[in-house]
Amino acid sequence: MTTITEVQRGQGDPWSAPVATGPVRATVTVPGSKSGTNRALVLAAAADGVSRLRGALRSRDTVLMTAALRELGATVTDEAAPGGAEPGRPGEPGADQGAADIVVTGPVGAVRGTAAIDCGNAGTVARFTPALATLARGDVRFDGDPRMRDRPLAPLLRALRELGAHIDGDRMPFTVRGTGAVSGGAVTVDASDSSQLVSGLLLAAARFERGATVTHAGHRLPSGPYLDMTVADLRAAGVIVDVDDPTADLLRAGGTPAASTRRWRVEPGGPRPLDRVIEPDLNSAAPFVAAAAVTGGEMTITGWPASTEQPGRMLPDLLVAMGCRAELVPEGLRVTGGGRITGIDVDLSDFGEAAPVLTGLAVLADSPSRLRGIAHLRLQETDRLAALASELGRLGARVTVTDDGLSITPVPLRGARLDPHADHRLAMTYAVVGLAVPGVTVDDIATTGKTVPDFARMWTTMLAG
Ligand SMILES: O=C(O)C1=C[C@@H](OP(=O)(O)O)[C@@H](O)[C@H](O)C1
Ligand SMILES: C=C(OP(=O)(O)O)C(=O)O
Repeated sequence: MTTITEVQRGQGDPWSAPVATGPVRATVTVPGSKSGTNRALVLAAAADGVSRLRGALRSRDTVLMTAALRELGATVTDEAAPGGAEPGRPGEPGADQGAADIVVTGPVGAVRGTAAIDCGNAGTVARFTPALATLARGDVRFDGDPRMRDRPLAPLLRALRELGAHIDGDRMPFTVRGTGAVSGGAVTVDASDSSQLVSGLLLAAARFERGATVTHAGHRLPSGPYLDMTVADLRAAGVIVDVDDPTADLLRAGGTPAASTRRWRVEPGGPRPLDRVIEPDLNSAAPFVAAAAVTGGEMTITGWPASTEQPGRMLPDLLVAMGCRAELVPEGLRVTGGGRITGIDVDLSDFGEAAPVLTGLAVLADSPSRLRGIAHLRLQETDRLAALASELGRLGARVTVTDDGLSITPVPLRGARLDPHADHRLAMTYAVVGLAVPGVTVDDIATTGKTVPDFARMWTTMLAG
């Protein structure tokens, strides 16, 4: 088993990706949603009272989030861990994996000395906690992995300053000088590089004295469903939010928008404490359903939600477009591989997280693919476009970086040693390709612990049926 601590140190043995000896037939339960867990944690820490999150994800990104909330003065315990351990505390038995049942007592308040928040390479921690820190009292220093220092953040920090917060610095490391109160008001942010820059403002805005009116103005708005998830989660916590989407209105009327704008109005008041069951992370299901596509097998993902804000709801249609069958059955989602994989041409601007695994399928397909609308993937855990092209290129694959995505022409592949560039989704993608290509080795499979702490064991169990 790989521990969270190993993942934080970037350790982990080179891992030989197992080759499938026949069609995979398995039922898999994936861990809770990273996005759902970390939004619920932030809302719980902003609320006045006791919140409960059931089926929450316990992985590197959520452990970093719980540690951040404690730094800000909230109390966080994991009732599912033996002895009610604080989630993810290194060395606690059972604190590294499995579903967490987290109790949070908010709101954030006085910090002890200078608080320090380690964002790791978690976009949700880096973008969701600075606004929360403005509501605490005391200095809070933010830093993260070297890569996180280069990921987009400045528009969020500038916006917070305009709303009345005191922040030293425009990039990591920076310090929020929390006074416990922010006046709020109207602000414009360019979220072209990450939707999280807006979500981070909205999640805390109900605690600003005047609430906030946040306008996005830029050349694109990636990952739109995550903004809808933020709004839905706020409303479920009793916060009043209005959304005005002129770009969508124009598109619906048949127009061609020259730029992208959207506006959110969050009224002051709330959020109220939550009692929430976290959905399974549909992104984490992607490599497993891809295994059915690669091997012509059958994969059932338990607990697939009938309706959800997660962009992973698009996964079944994408797999169908690539030649699979997908159906909702009483246990969850069942995907059956069609024996061959068809290439696709698709805009993934709403669902960039699918791009790595779909690229893994596309190199094994029998026709070319084009993945569009994902220029922002250059700014994620790694430059995902460049890394997918160069690493899969080691297998002989023809993956070319385009203006806004990838173009893939399938050719015969050979084994090679692949570097995931500390990116969980790249490591999982290599495992998918390795099912069909003997000799694929992954340098640091432990990096999957960002969202799926037990990935290597789950993968072997899946292959054993
Ligand atoms: O709000 C969220 O929970 C997320 C938003 C997306 O980020 P970007 O908007 O930066 O693409 C997504 O890629 C990330 O994994 C989770
Ligand atoms: C982009 C991702 O993560 P983050 O929350 O760090 O942006 C991801 O999980 O694919």
